[in-house]
Amino acid sequence: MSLCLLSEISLPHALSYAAIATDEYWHSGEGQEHQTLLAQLQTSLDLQEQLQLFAMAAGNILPLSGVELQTAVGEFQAAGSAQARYQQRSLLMLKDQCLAKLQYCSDQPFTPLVCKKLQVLEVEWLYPLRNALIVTRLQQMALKDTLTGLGNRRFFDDSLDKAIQLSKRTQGQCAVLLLDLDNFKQVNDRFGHTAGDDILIAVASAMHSTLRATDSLFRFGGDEFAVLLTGDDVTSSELIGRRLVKAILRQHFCQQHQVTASVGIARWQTNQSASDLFTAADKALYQAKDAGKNRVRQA
Ligand SMILES: Nc1nc2c(ncn2[C@@H]2O[C@H](COP(=O)(O)OP(=O)(O)OP(=O)(O)O)[C@@H](O)[C@H]2O)c(=O)[nH]1
Repeated sequence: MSLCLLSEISLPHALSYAAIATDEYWHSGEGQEHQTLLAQLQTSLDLQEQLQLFAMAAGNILPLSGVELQTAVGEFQAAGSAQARYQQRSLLMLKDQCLAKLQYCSDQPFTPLVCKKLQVLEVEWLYPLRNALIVTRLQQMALKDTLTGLGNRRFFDDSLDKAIQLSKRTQGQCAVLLLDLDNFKQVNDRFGHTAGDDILIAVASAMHSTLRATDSLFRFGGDEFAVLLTGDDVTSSELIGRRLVKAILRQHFCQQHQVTASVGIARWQTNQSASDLFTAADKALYQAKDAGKNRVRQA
């Protein structure tokens, strides 16, 4: 069963709660507990938070060692989740749409009565879950470059701020690598925008296969890309830059159109702001261009 995407989550599919439970149920102790859960779930649009609330309520039915949620926008685990002797899987279905796959782990068996109670609890989650899925998907889309699927400038800015804060707290290190294609404009001018787009997609893919961490690669629009390096990767930033230049040089479309890449790198200095670090990388990039392109320069 595939998990539905944002475009597939449709409002007209909404079920009425009245159809799920009777008045008698709502006035019972269990029904009221479920209403409380529903009210709590409705206060959050964060999938991790909702999972946490749901896991606590499910833990009142059976002591659980873990709850995992698999959705089209990512996988989540309740805090402290661990495997256990018994597992129970469930599909969270809203009419014919599979919103998520859920897995419970417990050291106690999932009896038919426990499963039934969990199912009733799951129903409470369907609408808040659908809303959180929509919001998460929109947030993810707002941070992505639509042409290449890489993180966009906004995502880069957020990630750079976080990387600097973490480096300050942990006395760690981080570096910014800016990559700009050489002679790219002539591809657009001579062969059209589609040929230019094909090159940008191919470059993104070549960079992606060269790097280890996928989420540290960004495109700012135009022919400019960025890589955020943290931890041990920072010490080999120049090597990584050279590897990227080489990967682009070997790329078929780039060879065909004599497109190469120039790279500027700056390593974060203690107390340096995000914008100063970025400016230093940008200056290094222009030094690489001025020195004849197709090369790496470190600030
Ligand atoms: N195909 C395509 N072109 C784009 C896109 N965004 C910006 N561009 C074009 O990318 C080009 C970038 O220009 P430059 O970086 O100055 O061109 P260049 O030839 O690489 O110049 P150097 O860096 O000096 O080698 C411009 O022609 C923009 O119109 C896009 O999404 N797709």
